[in-house]
Amino acid sequence: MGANVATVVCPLGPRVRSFVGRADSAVVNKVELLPSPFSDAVDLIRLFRGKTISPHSLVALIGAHTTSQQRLTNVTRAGDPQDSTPGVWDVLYYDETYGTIEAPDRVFKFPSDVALAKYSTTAKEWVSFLGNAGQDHWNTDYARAYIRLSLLGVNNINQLTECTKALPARTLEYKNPDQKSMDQWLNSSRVSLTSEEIADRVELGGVVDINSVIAGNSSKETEL
Ligand code: HEM
Ligand SMILES: [Ca+2]
Repeated sequence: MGANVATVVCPLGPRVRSFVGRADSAVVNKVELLPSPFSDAVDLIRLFRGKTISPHSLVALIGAHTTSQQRLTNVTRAGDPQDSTPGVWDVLYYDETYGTIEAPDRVFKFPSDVALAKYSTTAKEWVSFLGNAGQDHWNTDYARAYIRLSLLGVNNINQLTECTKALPARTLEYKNPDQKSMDQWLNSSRVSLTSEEIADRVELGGVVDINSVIAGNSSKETEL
């Protein structure tokens, strides 16, 4: 339910049918069960197929990276987004990952995402999401695939309560009022700043010594 609220409050995000009441597990999953951002397409397809998620659905689900900002895959670039509009549920992620639209330097593409975009079995579906025409198609496919993903391993499906009506309304059109500042940031130095560091910069009047926050980098100061 929480994930589906988060999805629909992203501008352009779909409403996904939401069920509550699953019996949660307190047992942590094995790390090796998680997909790696360095896996190739065949391994990822196999991993998700093993959980009944088709390659087609995997391509739709991975589009959630239209909102994300990685922190741990490359810690020196913590906060760098996977497309130029993090937080916005648009199809720009598909274009920038595929290469039909050039991404600014700060966009951090996971090798696994690029692999899926370019692999024969998944590329066709990937291409069908490109451009504005892809938005509705993607939202529909994502919503359908996410219902399956959210119910994997739930063994009390008949006891769940549907709460979709409690989701907030969708935002069907969106233009980021801060896109100019966002673009400046996206085209700035590859040395990343976390949200906390950006807040520091603002408080310090626009300048921060990035050397003090990211060990091992040059001692230059960066203008906001
Ligand atoms: C091939 C499968 C996938 C791989 C290899 C993958 C990999 C990653 C990685 C490496 C990160 C960044 C973690 C970090 O450095 O902080 C990430 C973030 C994220 N991923 Fe995926 N992912 C996959 C599938 C998915 C799917 C299926 C969804 C949702 C339906 C999803 C949603 C997200 C979200 C929302 C974030 C941001 C999380 C945050 O900001 O805390 N990913 N993913
Ligand atoms: Ca986006």
